Amino acid sequence: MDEERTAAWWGRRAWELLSAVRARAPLVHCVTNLVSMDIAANALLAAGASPAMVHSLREVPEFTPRCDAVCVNVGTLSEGWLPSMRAAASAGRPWVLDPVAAAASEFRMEACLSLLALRPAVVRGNASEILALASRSLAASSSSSTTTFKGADSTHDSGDALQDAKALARSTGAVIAVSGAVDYVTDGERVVGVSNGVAMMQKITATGCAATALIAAFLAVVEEPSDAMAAAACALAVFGLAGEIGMESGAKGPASLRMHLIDALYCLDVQTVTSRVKISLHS
Ligand SMILES: Nc1ncnc2c1ncn2[C@@H]1O[C@H](COP(=O)(O)OP(=O)(O)OP(=O)(O)O)[C@@H](O)[C@H]1O
Ligand SMILES: Cc1ncsc1CCO
Ligand SMILES: [Mg+2]
Repeated sequence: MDEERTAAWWGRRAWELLSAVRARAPLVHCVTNLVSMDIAANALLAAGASPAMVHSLREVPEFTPRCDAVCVNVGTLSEGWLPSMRAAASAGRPWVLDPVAAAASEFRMEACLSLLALRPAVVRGNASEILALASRSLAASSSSSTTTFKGADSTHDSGDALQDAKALARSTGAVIAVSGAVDYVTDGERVVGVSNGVAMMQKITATGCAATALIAAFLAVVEEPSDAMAAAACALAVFGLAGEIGMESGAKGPASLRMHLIDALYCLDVQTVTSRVKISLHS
């Protein structure tokens, strides 16, 4: 990463990308799980994007090419939805994969691996999901274990998945984002850490899914596909910052944090973003 990419540089970049989302209102096509639809659509709207939850295979080939970015999330996968996911991923738009509970079943893991082969720009998962995906995708080289499995929740810290995330990025060409107390974002060579967020965000279902949808919105406004790393890091920072401000705004628990987080995302201003985004190069 270039030397000039200081914390201040990242703060300005995050503001630039959030402002571009607000100005251009990218249409983000989400083929996402049933639990996440509401919070993902609301997070996209609050950030200034336009969400569309469309999953019929009758519509996807016609609809997705007209969208600015795509979010594919396997959280409530069923046989009927997988062809829609594959079609949306193949529509030629920049897209993000969320491998929710990748290790839940062989069907789900195979689905994730087949989606990975369709070259997402970014994969965002929690540490357990990235470890599971890497251990199957890189069977020979990975040393990870997924013996503790809690479905959509992580049983690992994000740092536990960092080496596998780098290896997965190198083998797939995707930027890999591992969420957690620190979100790590890597293209296989460089790693940035995003330290925004509050632990209470884990107690709201589908915050990770909403973060993935936001990454898709940020991907839609970057100038170059090679900026996928900046899109992922800045989206995660902005989302985490909204969580911090939500908590400071009087949230008493997960339900009120959900409300305050969405309000905070909507209200973010230049001063807050440039001074509070915490992204740094991880050595
Ligand atoms: N301990 C933590 N401290 C601060 N922020 C956190 C912490 N854990 C998670 N987050 C933030 O919460 C958001 C969701 O991340 P998480 O890792 O919980 O996703 P997930 O497990 O995929 O969630 P879900 O499957 O419910 O959508 C991210 O923005 C992340 O940065
Ligand atoms: C709880 C849950 N189950 C399938 S998807 C989902 C939302 C969090 O990923
Ligand atoms: Mg998740």
